[in-house]
Amino acid sequence: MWQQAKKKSYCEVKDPNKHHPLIQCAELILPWLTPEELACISLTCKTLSQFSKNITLQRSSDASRSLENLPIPFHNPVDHRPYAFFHYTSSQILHSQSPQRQSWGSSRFAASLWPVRESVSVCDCDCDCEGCEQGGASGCGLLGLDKLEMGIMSECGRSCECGLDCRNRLTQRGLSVKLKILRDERKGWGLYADQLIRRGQFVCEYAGELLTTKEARSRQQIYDELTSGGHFSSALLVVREHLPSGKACLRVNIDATRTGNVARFINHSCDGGNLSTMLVRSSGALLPRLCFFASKDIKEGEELTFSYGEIRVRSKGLQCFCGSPCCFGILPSEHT
Ligand SMILES: C[S@@+](CC[C@H](N)C(=O)[O-])C[C@H]1O[C@@H](n2cnc3c(N)ncnc32)[C@H](O)[C@@H]1O
Repeated sequence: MWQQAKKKSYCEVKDPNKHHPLIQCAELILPWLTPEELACISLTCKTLSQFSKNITLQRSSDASRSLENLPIPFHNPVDHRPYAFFHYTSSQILHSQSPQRQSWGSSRFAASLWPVRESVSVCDCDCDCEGCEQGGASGCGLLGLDKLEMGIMSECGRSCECGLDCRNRLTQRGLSVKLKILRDERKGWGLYADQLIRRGQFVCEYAGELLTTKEARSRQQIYDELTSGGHFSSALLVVREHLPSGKACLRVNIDATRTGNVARFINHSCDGGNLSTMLVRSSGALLPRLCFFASKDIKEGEELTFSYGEIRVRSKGLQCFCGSPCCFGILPSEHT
């Protein structure tokens, strides 16, 4: 798709306005526009219409805006929507760091230049921290079933001396499996495997804006209203970590609705799906990260799903279309 977009060079378009200063800067400006702004500007002249088409092609070819190791394309066999618009972040960010605008669809395409780091089989770092000695993952870079079931793991981090090649940093090297985003008539966009993924393999982190509970509650109210009007999907996840005392619980609110990563497209399945969630604590980091690992072997083309929870506080919640034999009929919902 990107190749196609490139072939039709901007200069090839015949338009008497093409030397206008605004059009000369279009390649710099247009990638920052929202789809609505792009649609408006594309009505003005042939050249800008062609620019807009090229940007749309690039946006559809990589949801990550080249911020991941691998491009994550959108495919829509259902309707005319070429992609879903949101700002991309590959890691947790503070609410205040969320971009107002983000370039997406510029002529740069860095993803293919970044090497995809395969799982590291030997830890040759000099770090003598406990985590490194025990190793977070097995030699082949897969998590064992015992670890997957625990739902919590620790990794080396900022306060260790090792680097990203340390095998105890399995979730810190970005995407290493091919994924794609597909539109379903009833569930909207969903995340799919674009290659075989082995049980225990790291898939992705749930990245987005870190919110205070107050902000999370106020956003959830807005999202609920928008959702009841239809055509809106929110991706606000509340993670609760029970502390060893058993008396307190650490709450982390991650909102991937406006700014998030590929995990915002993972749909719910009442049978637990094929992904396990793990709370990953890295040494030196205050907050844990939520990461997804394959809980079984996942075939190429299979949808990636997990359970959003067991609680359904809204009896008139959204209808669930997970299709599993134990489907509850409505999606889980909690008091935020
Ligand atoms: C985190 S988003 C997942 C991506 C979403 N499908 C989209 O198009 O952006 C959560 C939303 O997806 C939809 N969804 C997720 N799982 C679903 C399911 N099993 N059945 C129906 N809709 C589902 C609901 O609208 C839900 O609020």
